[in-house]
Amino acid sequence: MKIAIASDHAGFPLKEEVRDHIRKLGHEVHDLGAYNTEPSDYPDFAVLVGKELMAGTAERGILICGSGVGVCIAANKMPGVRAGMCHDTYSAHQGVEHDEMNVLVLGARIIGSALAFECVESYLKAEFIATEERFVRRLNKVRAIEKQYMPSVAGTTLAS
Ligand SMILES: O=C(CO)[C@H](O)[C@H](O)[C@H](O)COP(=O)(O)O
Repeated sequence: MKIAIASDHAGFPLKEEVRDHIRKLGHEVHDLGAYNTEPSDYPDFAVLVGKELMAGTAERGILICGSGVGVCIAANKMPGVRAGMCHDTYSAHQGVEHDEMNVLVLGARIIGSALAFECVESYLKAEFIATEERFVRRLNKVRAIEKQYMPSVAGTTLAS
């Protein structure tokens, strides 16, 4: 799978570990920064991952900041991005299965790398259950909110 990953300075150490881990699992990883712990701004990195999803150059995203909150807020401002902060493995797979989450968000100051790896693996193995009418109905309602309240991007969809 093609995965776009990014972090700010606070997420950088965990991002490096997660990136290497998912490469070892055989995924194609696009590392969009940050590339060091120099202070940086989380929205800049959320946008880079969102753009890859919108262009179809990545199928899934992973974003990491200090708590996870900042990048999650920023990423969810982009059309078609469904980012969720998950620090447990149940949420990490259920968010994909029920809600078609396409960006996993982690807080580097909250969890250690071992749990982060397990959350990432649960997320990457999961698939949206499109045969469940209730999940599709709810997802369509989310899309309708996006169209109604982001009128300037109405009609914009993910390429994939
Ligand atoms: O964790 C965050 C808030 O949810 C932000 O995304 C940043 O990572 C955090 O604010 C960085 O904090 P710092 O004091 O500037 O290192």
